[in-house]
Amino acid sequence: MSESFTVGTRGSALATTQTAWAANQLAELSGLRADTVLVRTEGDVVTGSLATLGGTGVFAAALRQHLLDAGCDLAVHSLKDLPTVQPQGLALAAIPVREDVRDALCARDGLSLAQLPDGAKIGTGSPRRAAQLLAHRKDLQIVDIRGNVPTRLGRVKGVGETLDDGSVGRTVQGDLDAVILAAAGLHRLGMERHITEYLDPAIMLPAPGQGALAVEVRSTGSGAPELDAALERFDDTATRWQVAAERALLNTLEAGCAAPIGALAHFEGEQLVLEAVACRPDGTQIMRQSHAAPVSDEAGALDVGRALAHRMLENGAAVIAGLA
Ligand SMILES: NCc1[nH]cc(CCC(=O)O)c1CC(=O)O
Repeated sequence: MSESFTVGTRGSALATTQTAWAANQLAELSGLRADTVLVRTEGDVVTGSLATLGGTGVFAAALRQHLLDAGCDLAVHSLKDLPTVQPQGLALAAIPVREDVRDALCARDGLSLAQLPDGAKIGTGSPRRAAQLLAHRKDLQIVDIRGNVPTRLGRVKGVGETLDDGSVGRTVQGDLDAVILAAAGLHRLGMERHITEYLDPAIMLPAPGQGALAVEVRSTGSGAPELDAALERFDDTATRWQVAAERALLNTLEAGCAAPIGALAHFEGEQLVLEAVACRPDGTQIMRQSHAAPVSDEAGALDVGRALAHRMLENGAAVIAGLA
């Protein structure tokens, strides 16, 4: 590699959009040309429920193999889809500034969560989102849905009909009152007009790593000093430490990205504050706790995540969340 580098991406609209963004940023920072390489992954093909997939990196595995095989120089992932154990031979070279971390309600007729009628049908394939919604409003009817962001959005009454930009590929007759999606994905896709409420993390804690991207490289480096330097500048330390705490919590709980676990870290001065929730999937039991400590390196952030996880385990989090 000399004048250019290649970036592997999954084929979904969200993946190609966020990969193009990261590739352009890295091209600008390095002065090199970026080319993207499309890689078909298992997660794009499987159509079963997310809850039954096990959630151990189905989205990332093929892309990672392609990177290991030197089919590309870099791979861009949604961090929340990556298993918490880093595979041999690969490193997360850059975690850029995080997008909006919140989950978003996309409801018919501009409705907010409080305005949804009794028994409204809400689509989500995420046990974490389902449990926290039910804990807040037990009357809601959760419908297990899957598919990429535009497909899920198209299930909302009155929305599918308006997605005429080709992203759904066909006109959809909406059958749900609302769906819950990550605000970050909707923002990146330019679909924020469908958000009717940003869910307060006090009600809905996001998935560990939500809203963050990870640029992965072979552990031997990218092969170009300009690109290695660009990756270092693209990395955001605050984001890296926040997601380190969230993912250490998930790892210590021995849970995956499909577990009913939410976590969100933020800085208050030097203090890294981590909030986490472990839910019974039906929302009838919710354990929500927080832990804060001053943090000045990544090891300190990992400690915050582990400490909170250990306390939650002592209090029965594994049983509540069905991890035991
Ligand atoms: N599991 C799919 C996935 N992976 C990342 C995002 C959104 C973007 C992000 O959280 O960074 C989504 C869609 C969603 O949850 O709505």
